[in-house]
Amino acid sequence: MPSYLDISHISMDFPTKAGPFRALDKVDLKIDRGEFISLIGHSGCGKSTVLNVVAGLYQASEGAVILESKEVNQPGPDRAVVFQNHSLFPWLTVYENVEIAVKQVFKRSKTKAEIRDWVKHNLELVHMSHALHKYPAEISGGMKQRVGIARALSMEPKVLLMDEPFGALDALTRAHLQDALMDIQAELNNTVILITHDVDEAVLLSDRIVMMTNGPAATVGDILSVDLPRPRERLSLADNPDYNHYRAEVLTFLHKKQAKSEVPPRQPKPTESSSPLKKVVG
Ligand SMILES: Nc1ncnc2c1ncn2[C@@H]1O[C@H](COP(=O)(O)OP(=O)(O)OP(=O)(O)O)[C@@H](O)[C@H]1O
Repeated sequence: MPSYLDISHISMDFPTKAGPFRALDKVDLKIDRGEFISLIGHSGCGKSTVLNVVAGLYQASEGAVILESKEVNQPGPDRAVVFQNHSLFPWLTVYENVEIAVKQVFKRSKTKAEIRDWVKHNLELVHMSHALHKYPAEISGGMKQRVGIARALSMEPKVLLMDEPFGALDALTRAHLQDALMDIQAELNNTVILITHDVDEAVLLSDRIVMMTNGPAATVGDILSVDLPRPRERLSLADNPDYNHYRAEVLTFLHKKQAKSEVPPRQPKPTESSSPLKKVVG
């Protein structure tokens, strides 16, 4: 049976002034419906590039992304992206920021009342019902990320793509949002790809952790299945030998097998015209 999401041997060559730069080389990953996958690897190895190809923002040089038997080659609401820095419209309220996405997807299939209920429901999921009429400038960074997650969820995407969604937050807010995400996940069973640099976050949240080799020509180095029962509770996991084993596996991969010193300097970003970035969404 074909997998739900098939990232099939994708390679990515970026045009640069010095010639093509191979960022990814034959990244191959099959993801089941409802799976929570983390991508981890050293800075610059190509995690965002993988995500951008799945989002349809980048076109892979080789290989294909197949979602439910259909090739993906442009952005669409079936793959919602949550970025590290929230991407809310500053002139719209919290409610309106979610409403705009809901209207984009459900304008024809939901009535006005249904749209209103759906917007409110998604903001309830992330505990933001108290701030429906506030503007982004009036809420904290963690709250903005919650709204971004609500907006992504409200589109009922087939795949939720998260590029270091909690990276800019303090440790406590981050922990709260991780817990919120696990609760939402338990309820909705989304298919999620999360990029993170945080080993604890990866082990806590994931069904599988995909560890990428260093670039250039990065690829999947190892995949770790995290067989910890759910619901997961961060405090009790701290003393759980299995949790610590998974943690150690990822740390060993990152620090021994893929030591940072092996990483060559980053390649320069190309000029806008040569970028494969097709369209910025979110
Ligand atoms: N548009 C581009 N043109 C040229 N090179 C690029 C472009 N985008 C990314 N790269 C290069 O491709 C490689 C992978 O970049 P990418 O941003 O995917 O890494 P990453 O693992 O997400 O990094 P980080 O963890 O620091 O966010 C890097 O060497 C980067 O410099």
